[in-house]
Amino acid sequence: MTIPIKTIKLRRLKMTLNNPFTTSFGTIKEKEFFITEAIDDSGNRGFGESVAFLTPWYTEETVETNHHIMKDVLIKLLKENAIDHPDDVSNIFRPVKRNHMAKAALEGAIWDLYAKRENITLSEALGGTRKQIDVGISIGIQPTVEDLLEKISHHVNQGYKRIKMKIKPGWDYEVLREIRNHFPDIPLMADANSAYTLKDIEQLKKLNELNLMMIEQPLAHDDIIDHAKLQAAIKTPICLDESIHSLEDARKAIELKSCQVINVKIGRVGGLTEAKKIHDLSRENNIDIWCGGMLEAGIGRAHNIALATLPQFTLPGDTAGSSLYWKKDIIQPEVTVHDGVITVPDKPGIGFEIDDEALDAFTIDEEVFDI
Ligand SMILES: O=C(O)CCC(=O)c1ccccc1C(=O)O
Ligand SMILES: [Mg+2]
Repeated sequence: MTIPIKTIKLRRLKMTLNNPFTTSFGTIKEKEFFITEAIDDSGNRGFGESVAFLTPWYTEETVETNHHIMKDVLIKLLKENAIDHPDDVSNIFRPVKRNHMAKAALEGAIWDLYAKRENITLSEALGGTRKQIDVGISIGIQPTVEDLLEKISHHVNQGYKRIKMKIKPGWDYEVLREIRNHFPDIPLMADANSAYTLKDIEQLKKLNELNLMMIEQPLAHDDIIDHAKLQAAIKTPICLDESIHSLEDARKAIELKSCQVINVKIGRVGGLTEAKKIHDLSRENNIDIWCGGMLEAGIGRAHNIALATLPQFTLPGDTAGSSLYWKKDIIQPEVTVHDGVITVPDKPGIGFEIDDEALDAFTIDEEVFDI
């Protein structure tokens, strides 16, 4: 049966992070993003969240390109095509090249609406099985090693299941070795956000002795060839983030042995349907996967939780508790983590209520489209 979508709403929100987040590519203090809403003829509301940043540092997409592509391209396709199941959306969007975060933001609202209409959780709609998910935390580059040590010990005490720290040339081996000396047994990994090239191979080999769970995206954002060469030369498992935009990218990276682990981000791969396909391929090939994060507000966080209930999400993801990012989140209750575990909500759809008052307070622009 066709999902009778009547209206799509785009709200542009502006929220300030509790702490600026620094990676090898720059610092993020403030987030602007879109909350998408798909409303059916009975008034059921499905929600999605766009994850691009204001500058194209992580991938080429930005808040502005997300807006343009949703408003001028994708919403028109939703008007012209009937949707029986949320898996149809990625096919309807297929003629549009890339712009994965824009596609995922709209597809996500339709997945939530679908699950609510079926009276099932988004996790169930996706084929998820876990009732609880393990999570870790991603810590940005800090002003000093002491600051980093303090942060890590705080989060280890909170029970987070894995510590990821950002690295770049000049903030890598020595800092990681110091962390390892203080915390000999914690599950520890490093994310370089493409800060290295094969010329740095000797420096990257030094990490072998630190018993890291993995190194995330050491080389170029668009590379899988050099990553295969690097993986053959180092012991630390490579996890790809920026390089994987689709099922096809994942297939090629697995075939070339460019990585042993994949960080799956719904926005980067163009939505939940594509994320599920990467999950299934990873399962067939025994590739460990985990759900990445984009400093999301509550709606994006809720989508990540639902995805991470699928069985091949064998490693703790980056979906930390709301209060680490925001003074006030836009969902009720906010996402909380106890001993490194999130209990998956059992209400229909994303399973969290929308805090409409908070949503309004953070909204800086709103547009409504008839479908
Ligand atoms: O806490 C999170 O949401 C993930 C933080 C993170 O590592 C990250 C944040 C912004 C951009 C890219 C990345 C990344 O995973 O590379
Ligand atoms: Mg990353």
